[in-house]
Amino acid sequence: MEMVTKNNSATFKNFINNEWVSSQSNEVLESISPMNKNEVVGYVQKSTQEDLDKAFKAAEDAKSAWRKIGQHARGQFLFKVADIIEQNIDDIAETATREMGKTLPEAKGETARGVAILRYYAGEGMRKNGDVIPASDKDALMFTRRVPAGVVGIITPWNFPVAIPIWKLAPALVYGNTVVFKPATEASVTAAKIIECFAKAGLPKGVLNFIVGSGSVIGQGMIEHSSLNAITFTGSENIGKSVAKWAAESGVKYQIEMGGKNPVIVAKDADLDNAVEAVISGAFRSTGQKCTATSKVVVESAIYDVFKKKLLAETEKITVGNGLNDEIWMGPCASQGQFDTVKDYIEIGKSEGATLIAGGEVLSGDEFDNGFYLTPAIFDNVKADMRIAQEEIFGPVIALIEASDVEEAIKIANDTKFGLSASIFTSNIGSLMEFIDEIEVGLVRINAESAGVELQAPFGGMKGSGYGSREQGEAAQEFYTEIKTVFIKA
Ligand SMILES: NC(=O)C1=CN([C@@H]2O[C@H](COP(=O)(O)OP(=O)(O)OC[C@H]3O[C@@H](n4cnc5c(N)ncnc54)[C@H](OP(=O)(O)O)[C@@H]3O)[C@@H](O)[C@H]2O)C=CC1
Ligand SMILES: O=C(O)CCC(=O)C(=O)O
Repeated sequence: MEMVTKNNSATFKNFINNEWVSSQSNEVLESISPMNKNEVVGYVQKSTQEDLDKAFKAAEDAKSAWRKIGQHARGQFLFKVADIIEQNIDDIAETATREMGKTLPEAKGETARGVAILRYYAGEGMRKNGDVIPASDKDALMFTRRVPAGVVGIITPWNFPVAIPIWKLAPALVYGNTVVFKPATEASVTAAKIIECFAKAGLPKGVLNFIVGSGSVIGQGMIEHSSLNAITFTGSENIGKSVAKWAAESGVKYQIEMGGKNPVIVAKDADLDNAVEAVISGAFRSTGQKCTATSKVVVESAIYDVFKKKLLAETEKITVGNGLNDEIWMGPCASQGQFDTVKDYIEIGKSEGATLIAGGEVLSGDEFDNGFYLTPAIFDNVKADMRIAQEEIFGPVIALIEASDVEEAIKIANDTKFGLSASIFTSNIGSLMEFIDEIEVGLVRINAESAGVELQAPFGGMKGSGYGSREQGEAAQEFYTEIKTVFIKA
């Protein structure tokens, strides 16, 4: 399905009704590497409304047969997809690194996680899809049956180019939905490689349709499409809110996962070495481009200086560069847009009166000049109401804030419109119990970093971090199915 064109880069087609097809526009978009903006990772289709209509028609036509094939048989397809992705793990991971910049070990870990997610949902094929509930009439049988939502639209971001598409596709398919999937343009070559694995597993025609194109045409066109029954979105706050608004107006089910401003509290009784390691990993892995990334660190006054010293010492050891090289720990920002945003926030932090005590420098010289590289940044003297302590930066930037005690630290941690993930480092059971009670987030982490999710557990946030039911684990069933309550009188 791929052809080699200019610059020896391949062109990837859309996958509609089980055929690899070019867009009606006859135009392609290029996906470039953030490690070197002159390197084209691949060309993808610049799709049109007409292409989108074909994708929806295919999904609509396939709906009934896919539902009737049964949950068990659908699960078996996912086992096959998992095996095929596992066989192609090196190629997929390397593509992800070249396309969005995270290091190769991270990309491999993410692809392996994709395989595990597929196997989890393949197993769902053999688990219950309803409950028997006692009826008030002793001669009646009452039960629920979960049925597919219908045609599901999937819109994904670029920051987890493998795991996020899979944690939406796998439950959508096993619970009997057909799909129209639009990946982030900046991660569309990686997405195409994943779809190739689904295609090789021999899914029936029209069950999974893959279409690449701009957010404003294909994303927006998807939300407005009359055949859409449910939409799941992960991405920015602005677009997420607009997707939710459109969906609510047209009576379409929606699940929206947006950003975070994830705090880590370090209490005076914490194991400081563990806390430092977790803060570095949570804040700087994937160049800080995770919705669960650590971005403000609230430290009790009694240990503020010693923690800061240890954090600075470890941050200095971080190697930045091309994530395909073994010795590199942190890659570039994923795009020019992300790079510019992070640079802007570094300036905003300084102008607000915070002190930049590490990093935040753009790297230059041969291997860096054409990439989006900067060093991991730490701000000291941050006040809780500064923009760098309130807004999602989505880059390798830590705001350090001092608190007099755990109670004040929790107040500062909660002082944000977001509510995705939060951690506390403490050995005091009273502090950790208070944290569990008081913290306003969907993912509560004790003595563990703010990022990193378990595929078998519910994932999602409170407050401005998302709308709709949770993703992953068995919670995903809530979004991808409707419930029929059946009452049978003998
Ligand atoms: N929660 C998370 O995991 C993520 C959060 N973010 C946050 O968002 C910021 C900006 O990132 P960005 O990539 O621009 O995020 P976007 O929200 O723009 O992109 C996410 C997805 O939505 C699509 N999209 C764009 N416009 C529309 C539209 N009008 N209707 C429907 N879909 C649309 C995009 O397509 P296309 O790629 O073609 O534009 C992409 O597939 C980041 O700095 C970060 O703060 C970003 C990524 C992930
Ligand atoms: O922390 C993780 O592993 C997942 C993060 C995530 O879902 C995201 O950044 O979109």
